[in-house]
Amino acid sequence: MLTSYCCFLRFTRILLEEYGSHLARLATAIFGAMAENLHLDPELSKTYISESTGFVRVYRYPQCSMENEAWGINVHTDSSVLSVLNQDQVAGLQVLKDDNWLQVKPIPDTLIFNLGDMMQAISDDKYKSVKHRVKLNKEKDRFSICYFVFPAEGSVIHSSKYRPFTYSDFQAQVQQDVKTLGFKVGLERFRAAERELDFNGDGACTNGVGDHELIYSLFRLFLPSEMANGGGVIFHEPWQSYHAVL
Ligand SMILES: O=C(O)CCC(=O)C(=O)O
Ligand SMILES: [Fe+2]
Repeated sequence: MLTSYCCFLRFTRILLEEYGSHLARLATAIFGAMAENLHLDPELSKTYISESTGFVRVYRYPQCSMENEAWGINVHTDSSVLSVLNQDQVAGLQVLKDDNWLQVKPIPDTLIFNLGDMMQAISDDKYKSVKHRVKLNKEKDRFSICYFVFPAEGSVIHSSKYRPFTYSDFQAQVQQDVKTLGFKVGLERFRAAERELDFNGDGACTNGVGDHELIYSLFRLFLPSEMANGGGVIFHEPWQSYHAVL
């Protein structure tokens, strides 16, 4: 029993690693085109996306009869540069555009690229980090596989709209806000113009909690040595979570 579980984990890991390496290539190519379009300094823009930071998550959103009251993931923005979503044919993903929530209709064999907070900063707000959420389906479970990629470790983001910061600064601030305020404030914390900010009002990003099950989380795809030190594969099942290092 344990052996077949371990085989399954190993096999899943190999598949997801390969999947992640293809997505890394795609995301880098798309980012390269966007950076060129934005006339970013090529040397600097190379540090704004790093395949070594990429990770893959697999979600299961349980079917829920109270469709209108239940959210798989509440409204949030991703902290990434780019997020690439691969969703099954069960609808649920919604994005906010001009104050309207739009359904992202599943199209077979299609990937969805979401722009994250880092992309917004890098582009001087020309591109917006998309607000999105996931609605639970009345009849079916929904599965998605998501790839997220970030700037290189220590790379300083220079933007006319924000003060210089690294992704680690951003992440630390998000963690602190979630702990103290209960939600992610996000990029507003790094706005260039110093002003008194009150984050207890409306419009803040949430930290994306909701009723979803993170069934597989493969961290830092390309750093096997870190996996051995506590990275690896985390399986979450209802009320339990397993942590297996392969
Ligand atoms: O499952 C999805 O389609 C979206 C997941 C998502 O928004 C996230 O993990 O940040
Ligand atoms: Fe997201």
